[in-house]
Amino acid sequence: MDMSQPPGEAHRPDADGRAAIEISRVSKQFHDGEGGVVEAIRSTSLDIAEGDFVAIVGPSGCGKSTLLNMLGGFDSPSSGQILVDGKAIAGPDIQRGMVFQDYALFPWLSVLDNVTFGLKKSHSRSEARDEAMKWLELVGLKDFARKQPKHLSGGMKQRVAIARTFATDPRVILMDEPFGALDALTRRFLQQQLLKIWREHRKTVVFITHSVQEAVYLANRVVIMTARPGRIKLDEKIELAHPRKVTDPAFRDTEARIFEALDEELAKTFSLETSDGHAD
Ligand SMILES: Nc1ncnc2c1ncn2[C@@H]1O[C@H](COP(=O)(O)OP(=O)(O)OP(=O)(O)O)[C@@H](O)[C@H]1O
Repeated sequence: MDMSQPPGEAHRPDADGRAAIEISRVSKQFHDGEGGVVEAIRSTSLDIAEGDFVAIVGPSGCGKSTLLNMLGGFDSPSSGQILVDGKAIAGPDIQRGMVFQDYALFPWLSVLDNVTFGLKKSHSRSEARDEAMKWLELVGLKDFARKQPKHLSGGMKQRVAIARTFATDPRVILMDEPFGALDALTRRFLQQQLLKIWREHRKTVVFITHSVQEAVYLANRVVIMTARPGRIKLDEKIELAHPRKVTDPAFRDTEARIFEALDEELAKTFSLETSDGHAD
């Protein structure tokens, strides 16, 4: 557990040189459409090292997706800054691949064409096809290359989305509840595949989840956010060896520590929601 920094302050990884992603005092407000302002994130700082697998957990509405969207370049901070390799994010970039909960595949394209889509500029046609097939094989969908997404189950679509993102070889993978809509068995299978890919390719991964167990199973750092406005409540290094076992006492201890921090924030979220019907 990193207790050396107060919550909300930058976690400085003992990396040589600067972090791959530096989030510095980022705040984000939205207009609520009724003349008011929603403060989604308040002065949040976090450094993420190259090759880190960071899971972000926090109560509903605490600003996790907002933070991820800013990392993806789909939105920008109201104040503060986010640097990737020392440069401010100017917009979406192929170097930062996103995987969403709802797959976001192109329904009119075949599975293969979905995966080759992002490779067209950088690869010849046959290279793109070979690269896409390699990733489809890795996620167990080689035989479905010619199908359209509508012929696939939810878990298969998500495997296509993962193949599509990894095929473009981004340095950073941003995943927003990617397995949230899947059944437990498919989820377990995809967690194992993702870990295998991460360990072989050492991408930097930022992964949002509502599941503490999933966070501890996958990540080497679990970041807990406070109730809205989101800040960093806890930044816990997970040093359990892989393959991790959810029944292992050390796994359970880690989970319990994270739940303790999270429970306080859940209590705040739900008491605010029940007192006046809104999260304040
Ligand atoms: N585009 C927007 N316009 C107005 N308010 C927004 C917008 N995007 C997010 N918000 C508000 O910002 C807050 C944080 O939302 P966000 O989606 O980031 O939370 P979250 O932690 O990802 O939630 P969940 O876990 O439920 O998905 C919420 O109160 C939400 O209503």
